[in-house]
Amino acid sequence: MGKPAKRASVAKETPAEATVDARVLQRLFDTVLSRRGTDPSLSHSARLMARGRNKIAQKFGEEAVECLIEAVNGNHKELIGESADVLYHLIVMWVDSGVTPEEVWNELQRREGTSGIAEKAARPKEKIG
Ligand SMILES: N=c1c2ncn([C@@H]3O[C@H](COP(=O)(O)OP(=O)(O)OP(=O)(O)O)[C@@H](O)[C@H]3O)c2ncn1[C@@H]1O[C@H](COP(=O)(O)O)[C@@H](O)[C@H]1O
Repeated sequence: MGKPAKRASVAKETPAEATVDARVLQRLFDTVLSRRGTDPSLSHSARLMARGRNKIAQKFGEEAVECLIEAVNGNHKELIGESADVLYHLIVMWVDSGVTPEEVWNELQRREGTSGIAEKAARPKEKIG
């Protein structure tokens, strides 16, 4: 991520019931959703969405690459920061594409308990020739 100073334009939302667990993702989704169509000079999310899906996808890709670089280099603290960037940009992509967190949670839940090895082995074999 290049310029964190850009992010000061909107007051921080700190709901009284805020908890430090995965529910932060739902709150972030709700915030980004509320920014859709608002003034791009006041919200980074609004600005990104106004620039279109290709730009959103590009930013997500950049953040994902930065994230994997920190992982490969074994930089624990930096990996946390880049992971947060990836999740934020993924959520902007969900909002822009009309995907809801529930849909993704449902898909994760559907996969729960199925080993990736077993799932891959059960896939129909590709026909050769
Ligand atoms: N989690 C984030 C978050 N993570 C990263 N960023 C911003 O993402 C931007 C990434 O900077 P870059 O220079 O890489 O991207 P860019 O400005 O698009 O630059 P270019 O690619 O155009 O050069 C920075 O401005 C970061 O501050 C975020 N901006 C917002 N949020 C969350 O989203 C909420 C709503 O933010 P606003 O939409 O700005 O109100 C905030 O309260 C936060 O919770």
